[in-house]
Amino acid sequence: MAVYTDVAAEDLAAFIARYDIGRLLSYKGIAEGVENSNYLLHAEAGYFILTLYEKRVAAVDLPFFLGLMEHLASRGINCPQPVKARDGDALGTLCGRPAALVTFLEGMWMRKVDAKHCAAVGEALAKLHLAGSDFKLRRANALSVSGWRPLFESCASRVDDVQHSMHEIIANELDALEASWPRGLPEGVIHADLFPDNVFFLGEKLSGLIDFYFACNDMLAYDIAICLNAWCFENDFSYNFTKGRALLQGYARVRPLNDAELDALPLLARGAALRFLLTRVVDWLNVPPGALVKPKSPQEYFRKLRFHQKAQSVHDYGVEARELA
Ligand SMILES: Nc1ncnc2c1ncn2[C@@H]1O[C@H](COP(=O)(O)OP(=O)(O)OP(=O)(O)O)[C@@H](O)[C@H]1O
Ligand SMILES: N[C@@H](CCO)C(=O)O
Repeated sequence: MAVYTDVAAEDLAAFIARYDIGRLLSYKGIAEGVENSNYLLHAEAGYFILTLYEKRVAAVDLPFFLGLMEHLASRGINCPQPVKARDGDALGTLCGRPAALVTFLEGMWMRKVDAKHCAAVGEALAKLHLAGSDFKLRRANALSVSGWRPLFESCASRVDDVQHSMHEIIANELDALEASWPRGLPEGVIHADLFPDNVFFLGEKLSGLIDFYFACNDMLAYDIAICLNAWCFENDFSYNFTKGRALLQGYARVRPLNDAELDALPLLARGAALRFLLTRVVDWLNVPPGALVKPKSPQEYFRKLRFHQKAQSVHDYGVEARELA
């Protein structure tokens, strides 16, 4: 999260007067993250997270996100819960933005990831996929293959300012992925942004998942590809086979993969790398003046994309297909 919208204390006090959480005692902006404005609130009833939805979150999608968090919790997934105002509404408006309060989740995200964390994430992702299978609302993935070209076109003239030759490599990759993007794989609700900063641990135990604001319906294996990108590379951008194997095996212990999913994994990983490369390039080139946000590195995802372009099969991710089926 980040802070794009400054909230004055009197506006916030008026906003929370609609809820049964007592008076506001204190609040502060959370500098982490890049998508929405987030505040940690201390009210008489305890701690809460206030989110003001910014640029990439459409108000029309909020019932999907908030409903999903409730649905997943009812199926045993530990995630923040929307707090309802006295009129029963979980969604309000603050400083002209859609806004919601969610419960505070105990735990810390792992700054230093090891293979045990990766195994736990793989397992949690598979459980999330199973728990989401009977969620009734639907939301298409706006950041899947058909969304990438418009993103690229919005920044194409300046892409080479980020890194030399990036324009040509992204253009070629886009052509290749549009022509060969997998179809017909098992689909369901995916998290679509399950990065280390969205997974909390208490000690060594995974304690909960946050940030469902990219969740949507898409191929389940695409979510695995996102996690491989986010969890299994080192700071020097080299792929860590031990972590990759742990994550994939952790997932498959809960939900085994079918042959088509296994075959598609390298392509899905390329797509996932391109998706985050593109949003990071756009964000890098368009930091709003005065915003409390640190844009994330596009180069990181450029390097990851180059790795996946060389991969031929799951073997190149440190595991054999038979171990995941
Ligand atoms: N329900 C919660 N309970 C406790 N802490 C939270 C909660 N929601 C958010 N946070 C804190 O705020 C930080 C940023 O939240 P989040 O990742 O949702 O923001 P974002 O802007 O959507 O970020 P991202 O860049 O991951 O998309 C988290 O790393 C965590 O420290
Ligand atoms: N998790 C994303 C930011 C939120 O979309 C990234 O690391 O680029």
